[in-house]
Amino acid sequence: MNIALLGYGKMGKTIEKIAQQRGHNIVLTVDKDDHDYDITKADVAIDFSIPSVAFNNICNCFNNGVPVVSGTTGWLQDYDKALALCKEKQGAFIYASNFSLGVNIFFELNKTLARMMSNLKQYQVSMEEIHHTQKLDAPSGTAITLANGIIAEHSNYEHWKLDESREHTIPITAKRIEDVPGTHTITYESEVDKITIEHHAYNRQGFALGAVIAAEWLVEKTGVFTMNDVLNIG
Ligand SMILES: NC(=O)C1=CN([C@@H]2O[C@H](COP(=O)(O)OP(=O)(O)OC[C@H]3O[C@@H](n4cnc5c(N)ncnc54)[C@H](O)[C@@H]3O)[C@@H](O)[C@H]2O)C=CC1
Ligand SMILES: O=C(O)C1=N[C@H](C(=O)O)C[C@H](O)C1
Repeated sequence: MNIALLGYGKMGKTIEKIAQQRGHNIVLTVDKDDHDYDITKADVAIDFSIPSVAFNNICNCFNNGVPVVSGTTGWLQDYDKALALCKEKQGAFIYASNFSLGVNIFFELNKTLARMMSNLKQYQVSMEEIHHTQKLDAPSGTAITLANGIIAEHSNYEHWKLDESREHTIPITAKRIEDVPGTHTITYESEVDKITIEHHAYNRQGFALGAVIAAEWLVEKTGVFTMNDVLNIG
């Protein structure tokens, strides 16, 4: 498979290694100073760039008939517009706030736990995410997906909010510590005990492998998909 990497930073470089190990060719790498490039030489594009450019990168793929996998977080205000263009151009698209197998299992565990806790009003939920200091967005995309999972399953929660505790609101704390690839912790606390579930990434390889597997899965398809489709879970 011929792959274009849109964003050649920490994730782009990790994806390159894993894609090559799986027998793929990186035919194009695009970073901040690359403007004139031919995306059509790729069978599929993988976007791990920055929040302010991801939507344009994705639209460029749809406009040129190239399937696209995006892991960039912090651009979801434009997600519905991306879906509309994908439909209009009969494109192929997968976005995931987190491509790792472990986190996608954690997403399901989170929803199951929220469903079980829904009638137990003595427990208050809170969330913490920890990432490296170069991260541009907060809270993380993964934390937002987790919060939306709780909101969908728990009758007491309707919103999430960074650094703020309010009624019917999940408080999220975002910490930035050098070199942390990504840790997400959900806690339900009562006056007598607490229940905690946590996903701790040791490095970026799980995210990168998931993105390459998603690209392999997407390449001959048309439509909008999620990692639940790719991994057949959920
Ligand atoms: N969904 C997932 O599984 C994961 C998502 N991420 C997300 O992926 C994104 C990238 O993460 P990292 O690689 O760690 O960041 P990074 O900062 O190391 O890399 C981003 C790269 O994008 C480049 N860039 C800037 N403008 C560009 C443009 N117009 N076109 C293409 N590239 C451009 C930057 O120069 C930089 O090299 C972030 O939004 C992060 O939150 C990160 C890890 C896993
Ligand atoms: O910026 C990162 O590094 C990560 N970003 C994603 C997010 O915002 O959830 C996924 C992962 O946690 C690493």
